[in-house]
Amino acid sequence: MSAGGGRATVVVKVGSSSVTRPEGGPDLGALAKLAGEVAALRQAGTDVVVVSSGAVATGRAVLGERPQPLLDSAAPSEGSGPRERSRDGRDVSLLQALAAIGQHRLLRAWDDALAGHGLVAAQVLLAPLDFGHRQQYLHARRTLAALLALGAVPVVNENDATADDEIRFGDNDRLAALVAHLVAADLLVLLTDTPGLFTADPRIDAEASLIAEVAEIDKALEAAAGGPGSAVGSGGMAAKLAAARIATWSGVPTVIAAAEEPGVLGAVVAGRPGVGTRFRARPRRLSARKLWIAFAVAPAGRLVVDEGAKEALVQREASLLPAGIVAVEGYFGADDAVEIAGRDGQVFAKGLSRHDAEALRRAAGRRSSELPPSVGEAVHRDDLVLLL
Ligand SMILES: Nc1ncnc2c1ncn2[C@@H]1O[C@H](COP(=O)(O)OP(=O)(O)O)[C@@H](O)[C@H]1O
Ligand SMILES: N[C@@H](CCC(=O)OP(=O)(O)O)C(=O)O
Repeated sequence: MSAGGGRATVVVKVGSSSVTRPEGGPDLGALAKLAGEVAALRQAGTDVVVVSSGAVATGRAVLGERPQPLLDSAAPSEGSGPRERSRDGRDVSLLQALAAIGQHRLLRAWDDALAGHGLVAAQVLLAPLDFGHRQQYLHARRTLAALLALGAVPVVNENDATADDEIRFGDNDRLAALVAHLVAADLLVLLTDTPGLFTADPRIDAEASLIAEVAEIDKALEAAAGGPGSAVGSGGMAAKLAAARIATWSGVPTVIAAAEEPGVLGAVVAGRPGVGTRFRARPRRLSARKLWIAFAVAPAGRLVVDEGAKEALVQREASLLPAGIVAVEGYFGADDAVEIAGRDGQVFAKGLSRHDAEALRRAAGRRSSELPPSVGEAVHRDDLVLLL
């Protein structure tokens, strides 16, 4: 499978619902099965990086009774005490504490399962920022390469305990896609509790059928995957689709398949038809920097542009000049990420703004000849990614 003739690399992500039992704690049977399949792949010349969820679910099981939220009704003092609730109303500090209680137990379960096949697990905890800072990115890449060279199996999770953002279920799908780019994987496999992507949520719609192959992720597909996920996981299919988009834009084909199916990893790597949903990779691989701009960094504002500017960006891959901007939305600083939309409101690109929002509001709609030379581009083409 490897393009270079050496060992191929596969990133395998397993969701909370597939590695923990409904009544709580790691599912040792499921881990033993997966460890056996990882060992078989390694034997056949394929390196495997595992991305495993399940820290929160494991921590919850350790504490037994449903833990009480740590928040009191008083607003926490800044910088100390429990943090605020997440947007969906969950107690972030509690989730972070549960992850810290569960993560090392989850890893021990993985290590035991892999040891049954003579393999050694290595814990790698990453934060989204690791993908934003070039040096951090290179460090992470070097460490993963060293682990694979040593024959260890990296088991990656998000660094939930100290992540500076809230824990979001489904984020490990995105993390796995970024890891697939990081290690230049040949394949990303997202293992979950359904056989793949269906035309509708199979738990709700009995008529739903499995989609075998996806050439391009479009709006209709996103609508089909819009439902919520399982009780313990919860990013749902939408998160997996978002991850598949990141990976395929990185040049990495992606498969969504059932974790519990016997021999699933071998079958997916061999490309056996009928197993899971396969997403074709895009021919043009985005650079790490453009991937980060497109998918890892949150937009701080939006630039609405006219038809001429849109055409210049899309057809000629030009930089965005202030003259083509018709509206500047939000408050952002220079170098912050901004979405770029047409007059119809459709976002078609994302980039890093050269100037802050105020400066762009002053410059919007004015020709370069009317502006001081220091203004230059609003978004330089090197900092701009088309999302079409
Ligand atoms: N179109 C769809 N096809 C398949 N599953 C879907 C679809 N829409 C929603 N789902 C739901 O997504 C769930 C998997 O997501 P999630 O629970 O987040 O998994 P994990 O914990 O493995 O990351 C499935 O159990 C399924 O009910
Ligand atoms: N990092 C968290 C889980 C995050 C996550 O994406 O969960 P899932 O949707 O089950 O893959 C944990 O280990 O509990």
